[in-house]
Amino acid sequence: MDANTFVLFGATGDLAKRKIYPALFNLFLDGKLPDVFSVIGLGRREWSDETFKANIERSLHSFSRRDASNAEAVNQFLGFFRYHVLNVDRKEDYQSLLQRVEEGERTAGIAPNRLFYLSVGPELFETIAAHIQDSGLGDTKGWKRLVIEKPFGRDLQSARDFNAQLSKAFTEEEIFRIDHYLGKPMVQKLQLLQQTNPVLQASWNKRYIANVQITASETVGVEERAGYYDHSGALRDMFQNHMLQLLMMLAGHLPKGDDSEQVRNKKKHVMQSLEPLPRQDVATQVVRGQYASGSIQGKPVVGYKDEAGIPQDSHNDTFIAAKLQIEDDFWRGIPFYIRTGKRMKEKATRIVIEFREPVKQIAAPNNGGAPNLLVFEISPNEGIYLRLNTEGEAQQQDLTKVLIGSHKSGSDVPEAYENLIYDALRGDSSFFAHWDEVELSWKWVQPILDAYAANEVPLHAYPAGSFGPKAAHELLAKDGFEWWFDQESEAASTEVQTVTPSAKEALSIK
Ligand SMILES: NC(=O)C1=CN([C@@H]2O[C@H](COP(=O)(O)OP(=O)(O)OC[C@H]3O[C@@H](n4cnc5c(N)ncnc54)[C@H](OP(=O)(O)O)[C@@H]3O)[C@@H](O)[C@H]2O)C=CC1
Ligand SMILES: O=C1O[C@H](COP(=O)(O)O)[C@@H](O)[C@H](O)[C@H]1O
Repeated sequence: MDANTFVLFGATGDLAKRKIYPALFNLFLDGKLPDVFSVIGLGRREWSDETFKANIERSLHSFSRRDASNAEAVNQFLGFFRYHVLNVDRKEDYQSLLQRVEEGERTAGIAPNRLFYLSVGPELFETIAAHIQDSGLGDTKGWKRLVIEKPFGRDLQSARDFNAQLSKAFTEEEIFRIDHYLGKPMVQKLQLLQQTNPVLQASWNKRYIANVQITASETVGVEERAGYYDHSGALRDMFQNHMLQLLMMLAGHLPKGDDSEQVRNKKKHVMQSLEPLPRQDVATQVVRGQYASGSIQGKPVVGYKDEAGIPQDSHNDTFIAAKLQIEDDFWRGIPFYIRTGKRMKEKATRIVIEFREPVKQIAAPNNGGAPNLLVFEISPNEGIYLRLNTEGEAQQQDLTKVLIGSHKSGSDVPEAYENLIYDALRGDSSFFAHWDEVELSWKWVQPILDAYAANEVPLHAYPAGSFGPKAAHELLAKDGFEWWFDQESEAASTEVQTVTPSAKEALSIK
């Protein structure tokens, strides 16, 4: 990996503390940082290098998935960091930053490769990108890269404007747009699993697949983010980016190997093949919801409108379910159902592939049986399961869930940010959102934004702690389907029938 300087805007902020320092620390423990490396943290706060390092150390103790009690390792890690006061609007601050970066490159013998990570609000991105350019920071003999966090715009037009501004200072190849769902290990493995396992390949076609369900449910509510969330909602916050990226990763027939250009083309193909959703159809294909009061894991919680900072008349969406169709030869006729929401019954991101009726009849010809399912548990736990008919009269609860890969609980799974920062340091953009994907996603979503804004779509209340509004269940019921796992308790859904070690090895997917 190339030696480089990691220039972190927003080094005093929440994301840096909760995600970026712990991710860098875990990469360090895994020997995945460059041997010659330096991090310059930036913020307006008048911190010294020592205060900065003390804050980083605290963040490791609070948020690192691996133990940070080895003082020697922690001190060695902290040796990479320095702090520089910078206000993004002050041109002269970039000049002093440039001097500091160049001085570090000279004294530590670091090649002039510079990664600029913008962990600040998106309203600052354009200013920063322009100053990186005009200060000479971006004028380097080595490489330069820009890592940015979502949101990438708030509708199609603003996303285009925003991208046009960034493109003045950085080429598309230099821009790494983080969508942290793309950093989740199971998401990164989705295609490899399918390509390397004949069992999956054999059934992975429209002869056998009846429908695909993608769910990201959260138990948390709006938390302290009312100001942001009430202007975003589930559609902008989760659906336009994370959920559509999951769809692209699942449906995209990605190539073997890590040719990022090809990966992006395949994902783009999915978005280009999505049947457009005309505004007049939004009300029948999309369910909009907002949580009311209820209880989460036995504790009463208030409804969305009673959350701190949310106006009583808010029409904001905290839940969305939608039906999508991919119009290509492979997926034509197979509906995709996608839903995401806050204050739902369980925290789980999973993809369920439901197999067709004929399999059901073969399995239990006399009583109907129940369809086989292939389940990808993405987070917080990770695993792949097959649901098979093992009882005569199979109902949802009678299906046996067979673990076919390894099951990992949250703390064993590398954080998405570890994978993504590692890839950005290596210059591999396979698991970052390309502009084409972002633009096509906004294009598909725009009629929904318009229909919501004109209040053409009912806003269904759902009790906190439920699986969302009834209308989301009717969306599938009209096609003769149902959302899988909604009837099960959390405990039941994690209860697995693990196959014997030898059989497990035979089925094991690495
Ligand atoms: N927190 C999270 O979990 C997630 C955050 N994000 C995104 O990450 C980005 C950062 O979010 P988060 O860390 O939560 O935000 P915070 O508000 O916690 O931090 C903002 C950071 O920006 C710095 N900053 C603000 N204004 C200026 C300025 N004028 N000049 C220099 N620095 C400035 C602050 O430093 P100082 O106060 O010292 O000036 C601080 O370090 C946002 O784009 C957010 O949408 C995305 C996903 C999750
Ligand atoms: O980007 C976001 O994601 C989180 C959910 O992420 P997960 O990894 O915990 O599934 C969500 O809570 C947040 O609102 C959104 O901005």
